[in-house]
Amino acid sequence: MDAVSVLQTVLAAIQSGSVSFNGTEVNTANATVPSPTAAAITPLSLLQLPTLIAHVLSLSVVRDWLKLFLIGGALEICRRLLTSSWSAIKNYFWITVTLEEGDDCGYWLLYWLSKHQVFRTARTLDVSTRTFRIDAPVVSDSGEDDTTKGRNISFLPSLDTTYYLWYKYHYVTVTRNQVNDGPWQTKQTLRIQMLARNHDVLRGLLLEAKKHYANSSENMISIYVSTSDYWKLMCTQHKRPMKSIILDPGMIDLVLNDAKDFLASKEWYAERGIPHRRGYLLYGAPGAGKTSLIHSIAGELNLDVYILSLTRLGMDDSTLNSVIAELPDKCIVLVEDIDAAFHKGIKRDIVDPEKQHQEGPESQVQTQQDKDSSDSVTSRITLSGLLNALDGIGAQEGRILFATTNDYKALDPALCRPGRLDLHVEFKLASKYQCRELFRRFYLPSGGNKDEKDEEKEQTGEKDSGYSSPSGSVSSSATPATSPSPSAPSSSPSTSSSDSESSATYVGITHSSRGPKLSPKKAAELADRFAALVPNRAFSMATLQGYLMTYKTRPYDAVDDVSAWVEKKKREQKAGARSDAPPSGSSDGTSASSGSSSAPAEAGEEVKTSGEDEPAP
Ligand SMILES: Nc1ncnc2c1ncn2[C@@H]1O[C@H](COP(=O)(O)OP(=O)(O)OP(=O)(O)O)[C@@H](O)[C@H]1O
Repeated sequence: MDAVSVLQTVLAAIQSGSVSFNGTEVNTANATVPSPTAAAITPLSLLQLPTLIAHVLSLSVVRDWLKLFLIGGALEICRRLLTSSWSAIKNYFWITVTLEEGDDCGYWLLYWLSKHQVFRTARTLDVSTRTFRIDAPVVSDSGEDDTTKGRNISFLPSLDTTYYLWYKYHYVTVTRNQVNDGPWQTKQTLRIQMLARNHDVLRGLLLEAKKHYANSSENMISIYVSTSDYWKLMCTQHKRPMKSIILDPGMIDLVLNDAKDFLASKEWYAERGIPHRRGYLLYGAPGAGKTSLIHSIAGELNLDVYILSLTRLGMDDSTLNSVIAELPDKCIVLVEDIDAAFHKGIKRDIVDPEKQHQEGPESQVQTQQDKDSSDSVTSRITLSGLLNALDGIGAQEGRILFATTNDYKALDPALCRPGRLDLHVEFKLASKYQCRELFRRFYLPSGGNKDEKDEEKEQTGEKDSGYSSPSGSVSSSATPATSPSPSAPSSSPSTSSSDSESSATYVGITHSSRGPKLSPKKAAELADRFAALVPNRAFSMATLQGYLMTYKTRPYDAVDDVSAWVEKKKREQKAGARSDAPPSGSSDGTSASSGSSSAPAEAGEEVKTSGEDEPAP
């Protein structure tokens, strides 16, 4: 019996009210209206079911479909088995890692890859001028020396392309992908697969990439800034040489040695159960070198700087805690103007610090009140939130905190206590020693080598005009005939001694080649004269540096004109214009916050420069 005849039999039986299968009759006359009870399977229909199935199976078309179904199923099972065993084999023999490009490790690897041989012959590439946050020459594909200034070109793996390379006899594939990271964001990832059984080779690859990167960024430090929930790399900067910072003798060594000692004594802290953290408070006159010193110390200790902005929009106690917890193990955390968090608004962004310094405490109070009434930006960080973040349970160990302020008195004693800010260092206006050293280092040629011609000149007592030929030697012929006197060259864009006072035009961009090569002896001699003419603790180092910048190539003029400049500054001071002069009542020129009486109670160890006395060089 075929399918059509079965169907016809069934239809006919339904019409007549009974169905007959193999001689057994089934009555369906009363089953026209299905109801829940009628639809229930009767014992009779159960008896008939095997027969029905046997009938259906006896149909050839059903058998053919069934065969197809079984064969398809078997094939699918085989496919799945093969796929899973292939991935099991791959898992067994291959190591796969995925890195985010924004992550430090991703940067190292991308930098390493950008220098790899495979990218010199690859057919599909991304060309980029990325600096990888470092100033090193990246890939020079052509093999030619590119002496042109500007950005280097680097070749990077293209997106969604897989590259094959060998690393220490291990087969490696590299794929750069772009994946969705939130509704409107994408992020780039780097997937590395390596044919290796254990992780040693992979670790070796990552360490090699890190070493490459570290070697190239040897002279750089990375600066991170806090956003409301993570640390964002702001820039990388060249390390500032420690010798470029001029402070009174012993000050640099004190802070630097203390920080070195701290980093080396992790176990000592652990044994005594003391949290491995150290805080420094640098306070005092603006432009005295607080930030510069921190920059140099970071370079010296090879630590990155994390700038914590307490007044940033969106920063509150909980976000402060979370960004502090995100800090790496060893780093420098810098909180500039820590007092600003406790004022309403950001005072120093609006008020000129030098003017404020000169105008005295009363005007500072007044200005602050003005600001308070007008500013709408407020810090949402509470004192207890800050204290907890600095030394609470979630505070990172191994970090060095540097806080700076110009307003020592504004700080809460709880913030200044040892354990939070352990060492307090006062920065004053420039001493005679600093003036002398600033001048000497400013004009000493790089390397400090004595030039023969200069030596000759020194002996003949010839006054250096401040101009030299492009080769660097001083030559009066290099000064055009229009120059009326050796000290007043007119061929340069520089101003004469008299107008240099009124104009702050910076002199020339090629000053290093045009500047005189003073011998160390001559430089020291001029520096002594300069220091003798500048009053002790009257100007900040930044102001003095600004003055010397207007005499970049004219050290002699700088000495000759300094008295007039000092007089002018004093007159300005009297007239109430901006100057570095200390507030009235402070005879030695120390900052308003100096003096132990004004220091917050229970302050940490305090270090001060000696008041009026000029320190011995
Ligand atoms: N002691 C110093 N030695 C060398 N350079 C200095 C010194 N002090 C200041 N300068 C120069 O002055 C400029 C400003 O210095 P810096 O920013 O370090 O001062 P600061 O004390 O942090 O000022 P502020 O309190 O206003 O932030 C820098 O260019 C720096 O080179």
